Amino acid sequence: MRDLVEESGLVIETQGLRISRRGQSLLDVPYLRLGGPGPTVILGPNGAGKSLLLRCLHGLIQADAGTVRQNGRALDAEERASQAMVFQRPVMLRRSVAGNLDFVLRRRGLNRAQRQARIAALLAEGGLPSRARQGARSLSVGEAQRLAILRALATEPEVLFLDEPTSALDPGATQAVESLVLRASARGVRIVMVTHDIGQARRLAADVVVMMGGEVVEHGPAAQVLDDPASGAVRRFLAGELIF
Ligand SMILES: Nc1ncnc2c1ncn2[C@@H]1O[C@H](COP(=O)(O)OP(=O)(O)OP(=O)(O)O)[C@@H](O)[C@H]1O
Repeated sequence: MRDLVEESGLVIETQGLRISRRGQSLLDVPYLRLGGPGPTVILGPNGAGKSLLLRCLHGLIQADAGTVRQNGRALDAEERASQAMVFQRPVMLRRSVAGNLDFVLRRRGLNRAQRQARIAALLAEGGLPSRARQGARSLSVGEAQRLAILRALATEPEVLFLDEPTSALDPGATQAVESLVLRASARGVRIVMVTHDIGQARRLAADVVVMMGGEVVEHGPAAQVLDDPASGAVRRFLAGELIF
């Protein structure tokens, strides 16, 4: 079991996060600290607030109240530049596969030779070398998701947020994405991933955050949360009961 005590360095901490709309609470997380070395998986049923929390952690949306800090610093432009995010349905630029990666690398100021070397390495990493010249929008959904992750990794992020990246994928394509994510994690990229796939949480997570009704109902080492949850509602969710 990977343990939360084994800190890797990067810590994301939130305090008093709250979002409500039309009098309804959508997110209410008094405190959360993500600091372990391996992937954090945020699990929960539809509408639990997983995406809202992820977007707050990435600074894409501003909560009505509360703070997000990374290594003790507020999420300013510099901290945000150390983060990348991959969405459930990534949008590809109307360019080739290599062109999508080149776009990111050019913005990072790499020269032509550096970009070519990095593109080749990234395509090899994602199992896409044969697709380099293909239009990115003609990729299969599984290939497109791998490219989206490679494009995020091209920014050399310290933190990679993934919002249900495999929800539209079959088992083979899911496995390809999961191994890409695990390799990035092993190289030190801090992974925070939303899923409602409990099997995926078992395969990937070092620690698991379970959300329901906009609240974090449980957070701890994966084995503890998945095999011996403290909350009855989490136990029922993990047992496959329909939770509303
Ligand atoms: N901009 C918004 N305005 C009003 N309600 C919103 C807004 N964004 C999200 N919500 C609501 O907040 C709740 C949480 O949404 P969120 O997308 O975070 O859930 P989720 O756990 O990621 O669910 P799913 O697994 O279905 O993606 C939902 O009820 C959603 O309708």
